[in-house]
Amino acid sequence: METGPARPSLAPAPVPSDATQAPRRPVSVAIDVANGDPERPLSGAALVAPEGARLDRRPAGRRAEPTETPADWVEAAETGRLPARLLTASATPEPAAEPDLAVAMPAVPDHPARPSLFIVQITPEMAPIAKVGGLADVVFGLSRELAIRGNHVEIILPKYDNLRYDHIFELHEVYRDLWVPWYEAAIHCTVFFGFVHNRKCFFIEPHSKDNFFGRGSIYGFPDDVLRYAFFSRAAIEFLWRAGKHPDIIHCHDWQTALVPVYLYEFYQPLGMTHPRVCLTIHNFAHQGLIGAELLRASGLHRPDYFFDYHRLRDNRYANALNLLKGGVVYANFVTTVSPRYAVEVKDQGHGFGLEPTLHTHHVKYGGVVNGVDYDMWNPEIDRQIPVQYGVDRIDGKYDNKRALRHRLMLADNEKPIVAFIGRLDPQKGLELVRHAIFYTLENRGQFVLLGSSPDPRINADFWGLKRMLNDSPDCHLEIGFDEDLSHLIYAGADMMLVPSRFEPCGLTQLVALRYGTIPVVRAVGGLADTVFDKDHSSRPLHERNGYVFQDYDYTGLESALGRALACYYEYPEHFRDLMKNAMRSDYSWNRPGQDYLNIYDFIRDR
Ligand SMILES: Nc1ncnc2c1ncn2[C@@H]1O[C@H](COP(=O)(O)OP(=O)(O)O[C@H]2O[C@H](CO)[C@@H](O)[C@H](O)[C@H]2O)[C@@H](O)[C@H]1O
Repeated sequence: METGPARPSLAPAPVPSDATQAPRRPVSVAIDVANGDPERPLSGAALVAPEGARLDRRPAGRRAEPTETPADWVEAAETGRLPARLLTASATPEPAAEPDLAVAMPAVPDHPARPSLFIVQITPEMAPIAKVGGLADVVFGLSRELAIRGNHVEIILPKYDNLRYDHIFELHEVYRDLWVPWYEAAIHCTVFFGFVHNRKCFFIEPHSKDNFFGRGSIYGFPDDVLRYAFFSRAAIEFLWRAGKHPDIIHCHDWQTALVPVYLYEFYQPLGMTHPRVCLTIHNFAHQGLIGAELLRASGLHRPDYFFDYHRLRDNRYANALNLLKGGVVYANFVTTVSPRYAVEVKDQGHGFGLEPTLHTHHVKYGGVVNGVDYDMWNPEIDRQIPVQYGVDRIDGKYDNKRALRHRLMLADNEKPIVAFIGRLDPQKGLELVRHAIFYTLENRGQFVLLGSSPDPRINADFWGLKRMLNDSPDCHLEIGFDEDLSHLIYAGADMMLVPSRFEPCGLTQLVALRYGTIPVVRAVGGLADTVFDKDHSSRPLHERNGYVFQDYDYTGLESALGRALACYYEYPEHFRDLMKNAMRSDYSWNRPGQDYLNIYDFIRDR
């Protein structure tokens, strides 16, 4: 039975002493040993792989790290334990029509005898009890996948006053007097436990005049960064006080990015040497910037040390600390939610200032495409739609289309329904969404939109649009958040539009695929990794599942949406084949669950 190398007694020092310091142990697995010269640019040609490994080619021109030696490369390959596919250093493909991002990986064999892990997810959101965006769905789906693979999974959340308590079972107090250090004193907290669809969840409730989580909504307050800096501290203080020593702490986004900082600065010296931290970044646009007050609040004194560019100091604003940057520096592994986005962020200017930090830490950085929870999002068993259907009984979809029209008072005609579901955020390509509404209506289609924004100006714009189109029998804009309605739209629409400016992964296209609703997407981030154009793709025909455009402009959008509408009318049998391809695409948590376990194994051994 393989148990892996012995655990080191202390976690590796997470902070490099200077920006150029390479890791002690190289983790690249794309290997060029033909020449044996570490200074020679890696050509991406001659690769030596461990048996059974599937490695991609190293991007041409990538230079070896100063401390990497051929022997190191061989060693890394021989261990065969590295999730190379997850490392962007080896994830850039040759320019190709489609980025499989070549995702060279994994060599990391499935471990039939992998010991079960104790994994704690620390998160600001989880569906369905506290959901603002896709992060909530990811925590919900990944937790279950890890649990059904035999691991013990617990989740720690803030006890918001607006949690969906109807989804929490057996909620009860489990830790009454948790005192969490804050400024020069401590805040008294109570910890509750409850089951959310069988997931084991702890909820932290602070009692202080700040009323951190009793404000009626999850985000949108001037002290948001302090609120989550506090939550992160409270979560790890709880683990410590409760004597929990998870193998892995998995945190999410800037809100919980301080967890590894606290772990290595405060709790490891106290003896909490066991856990390793994986940080998943769902969106680099939000990083949690704050001034020096954070240091006093959180107990991270020593401004010279923390206000340092190698630790928490923001790369762009010299007076700001950056929580997400701290997470990248201190976590044992950092993922983002698709390989393409991982590359875009690190190398193509989409890192919102974090590019140099990601370069410094590239050896512990990579992308894993999100999964979809097919227990929740599956037309064969979905009780929130009137008629269940599947790839072998696809006609049921048309009953849902009728039901959707009925619910939204749309005309019952021969037209296809194009839908958009999402946060009304500039990220989502709102100019193109707006244009698509008119384009669809002019081209014999119907349009349905479900979305909302915390920004009142954006909401007002869409309300204006809604009033303008109010009399159209072919258009309905629903401004608000409505999960029930979203199920019916996924089931009843023919096409799902995702014209994002940038998209770390995107869940709407993945859910749409499952419901046989053809995605029309822009080729960015996770959209490019998951949707393959019907007419212009290097993929085999049976893997093509949607329409893709490149340029963020009206012409680009029309090139894809126009083809989708034309196919619907002129080649209905082709459109139906495309629907079947879409429904057969597997974007369950199966593969990403395995990827995360590989990452966990990888960091546990270091
Ligand atoms: N008004 C509404 N009513 C009902 N349901 C609604 C809704 N608006 C959105 N939803 C639902 O919320 C989810 C949003 O998923 P996205 O991938 O768009 O996430 P988001 O951009 O928030 O998050 C970030 O994190 C996720 C997860 O990692 C990444 O996929 C994404 O690219 C990144 O921007 C979908 O399941 C959608 O159906």
